[in-house]
Amino acid sequence: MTILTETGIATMRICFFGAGSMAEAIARGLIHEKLVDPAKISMLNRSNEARLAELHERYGVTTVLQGSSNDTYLQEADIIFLAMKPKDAAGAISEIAPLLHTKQLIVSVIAGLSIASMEKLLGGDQPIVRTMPNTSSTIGLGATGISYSSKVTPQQRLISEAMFQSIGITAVVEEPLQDSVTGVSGSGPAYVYFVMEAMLKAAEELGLEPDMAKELVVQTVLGAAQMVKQTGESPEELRRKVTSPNGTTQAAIETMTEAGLPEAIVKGMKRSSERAAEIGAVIERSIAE
Ligand SMILES: NC(=O)C1=CN([C@@H]2O[C@H](COP(=O)(O)OP(=O)(O)OC[C@H]3O[C@@H](n4cnc5c(N)ncnc54)[C@H](OP(=O)(O)O)[C@@H]3O)[C@@H](O)[C@H]2O)C=CC1
Ligand SMILES: O=C(O)[C@@H]1CCC=N1
Repeated sequence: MTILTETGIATMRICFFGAGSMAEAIARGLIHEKLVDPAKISMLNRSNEARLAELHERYGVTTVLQGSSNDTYLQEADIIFLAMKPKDAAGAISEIAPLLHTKQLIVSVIAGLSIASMEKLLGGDQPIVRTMPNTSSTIGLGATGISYSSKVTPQQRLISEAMFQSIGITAVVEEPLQDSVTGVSGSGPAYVYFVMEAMLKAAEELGLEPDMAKELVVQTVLGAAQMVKQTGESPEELRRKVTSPNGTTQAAIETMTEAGLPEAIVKGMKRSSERAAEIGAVIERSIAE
C-alpha cells in the first residue's frame, strides 16, 4: 500500500481513449482493487453511446463521446490509455496528438503497435508504456507484458507496474518480445476457452446435461491450473500422474497427439505472435505514407 500511496496514483486522472472490452477489463480491475476512484476515470469512444451508458451505469465512471467538446478529458488526464483496435489507432492517435503534453503518461494496450510508431504519431516527447494485457484482468487474474520508452521515469514505471499488478501479474520485457507475449498470454485466454468449448461439446456428446457438463469442465480447468500453481510441479509431471499405464487418459492423450493437438497449439501461438508483428508493420507503413 505504501508504494502505491507514494506513486500518487490515487490523485491521478485516468482517461481511456477507446472504451471497449480491454479498457473495461482494466478500469474494472483498478476500481475493484480500489487503486483509483471511479470519479477520476473517464472513458471515451467514437460512436457507441449505448456502450458508454453501460460503462457509466456499471462503474460510475465519466463517459463521453470523443469530440471537440470533450477534449478536456484528454487534456487534463495524467494517464491516457490507448485502447482502440489497431486499425483505428493511427487516425485516432494523430487526431489527439495536438491536445497532449509531455507530462502525460501514455499507456497503450494495442497489439503490434510499436513505441516508435506511437512516438511518430504523437510527435512529442511523451513517456510511452507499451503493454499487452489480457481480459482476465477483469477479475484481477490478468497477465500483462510491459515495455517502456526511454522517456518513462522510474516513478512512472512504478505507477505502470502498480496499475497492472492490481489486476494481475506483470512481466517487464524488452519491446521486441511483446509480440511473443501477445501469442502467449494476450491471446492466451481464447485458447483455453477454445479447448473448453471442445470439452463441453464432447461432454454433451457423451450424454451429460449442459449445466452439469459446464460445471465439470470449469472445475477441471480451474483445478488443473491451480495444481500447476500450488504444487510447483510441471504440467508434464502432473499429466503423468493422471495417466495410468494403458488406462483411459493414455488412450485420450494418444488420440489427441495423433490428431496433431500439440503441434496445432504451438503453430497457433506462433501465428498469433506473427500476426501482432504484421499488424504493427501495417500501421508503420500507413504512417510512413
Ligand atoms: N480484447 C483482448 O483480449 C485484448 C485486446 N488488446 C488490444 O486492445 C485494443 C482494444 O481491443 P478491444 O477492447 O477488444 O476492442 P473493442 O472493439 O472492444 O473496443 C475498441 C474501442 O475503441 C473505440 N474507438 C475506436 N476508434 C476510436 C476513436 N477514433 N476514438 C475514440 N475511440 C475509438 C471504440 O468505440 P466505438 O465502438 O464507438 O467505435 C471501442 O469502444 C486492441 O488494440 C487490442 O489489440 C490487447 C490485449 C487483449
Ligand atoms: O485478438 C487480438 O488481436 C487481441 C490482441 C490480443 C488479444 N486480443
